[in-house]
Amino acid sequence: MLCSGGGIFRRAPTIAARWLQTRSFTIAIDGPAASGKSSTARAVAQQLGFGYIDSGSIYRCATLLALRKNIYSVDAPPGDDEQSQELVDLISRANIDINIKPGSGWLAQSAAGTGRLVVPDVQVLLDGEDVSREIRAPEINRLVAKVASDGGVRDAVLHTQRYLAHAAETRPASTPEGRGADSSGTPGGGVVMDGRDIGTTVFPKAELKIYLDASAMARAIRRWDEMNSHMKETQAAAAAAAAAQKNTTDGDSAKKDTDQSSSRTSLSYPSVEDIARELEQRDYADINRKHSPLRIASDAVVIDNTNMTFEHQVYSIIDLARERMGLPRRYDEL
Ligand SMILES: Nc1ncnc2c1ncn2[C@@H]1O[C@H](COP(=O)(O)OP(=O)(O)O)[C@@H](O)[C@H]1O
Ligand SMILES: Nc1ccn([C@@H]2O[C@H](COP(=O)(O)OP(=O)(O)O)[C@@H](O)[C@H]2O)c(=O)n1
Repeated sequence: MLCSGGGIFRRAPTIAARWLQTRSFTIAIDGPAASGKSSTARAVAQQLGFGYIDSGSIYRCATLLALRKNIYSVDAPPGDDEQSQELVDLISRANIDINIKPGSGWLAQSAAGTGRLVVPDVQVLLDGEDVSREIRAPEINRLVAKVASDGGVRDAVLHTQRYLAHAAETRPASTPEGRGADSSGTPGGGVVMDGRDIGTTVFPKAELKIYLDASAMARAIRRWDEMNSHMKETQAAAAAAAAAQKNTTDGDSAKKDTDQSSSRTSLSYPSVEDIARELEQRDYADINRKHSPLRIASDAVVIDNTNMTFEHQVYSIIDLARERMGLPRRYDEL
């Protein structure tokens, strides 16, 4: 119908682009643990002015609920219907929110050195409580794949995922370019969601599906690096707090607190081998579970980023999205 008249025919690319700009565009990013899904998805969403949902956070919140209520344990036999139903009820009642923190995050560096790729921080709220840090704890890492293998839990989380995606489309991360930056200033109606089954189950009709992968060792080292920097930040914050306290109270006790805090952190700090083992176990559980296992969707674009810069992988995905929106590629030079 768009192409039926001569005038309309000439304007068709513009009309098509506008049409694509006003409807929702979904980017699904799946892949194994620590393959770069969430950092990439946040940067892509930020650049396109799309909303962002980290679906792993929802499973992590479900796991936190299970741990707090003592419902699930790593050793408990799978398939306990009562246990499952109790958790499903909790998830269904819970209020989970995932927000990009405006003005937050880090600037990605790369050989291309454009220096303009921001990876914003994400805040995860469970019934209004900020659980962003807590859901990344080792106890959660150990249990989350088991909780996520429960079919009832997955159905409950599916509702939350679709609800949050719908809300996020109208609440984009920010709008430096793309659809959010149009002349009317209208926010872009799009969303980027990352996880394990986004392209296969949650949004099987997503306009763009990416399967992000990297070698097991590269993933383990990157996660270790990430934990290392978090630990340093935590230690620096503890040292600063202790120094401030020293000025006002007994100096000796402040030093004792710092030392205790440092030794606690380093005691629980895993090696690269520990992390590699944990990632491998989680990947195995995610690939081999019955409900919505981790699979490469038949229409997904596979990107192995083992030897790729972060910036390159982000801009490759943005260009794929732009092509599918009827817009010209922009980053071929990178
Ligand atoms: N191409 C890349 N090169 C180097 N590090 C990367 C690359 N892509 C992502 N990373 C880093 O790998 C770590 C894990 O990425 P993350 O996005 O948390 O993975 P996932 O969401 O798949 O678990 C992060 O520190 C991220 O900055
Ligand atoms: N769409 C999704 C997302 C996460 N998950 C589960 O949630 C766990 C944590 O996901 P995550 O994305 O936070 O994990 P990382 O890759 O960040 O380590 C995964 O290991 C899966 O067991 C899932 O089953 N389906």
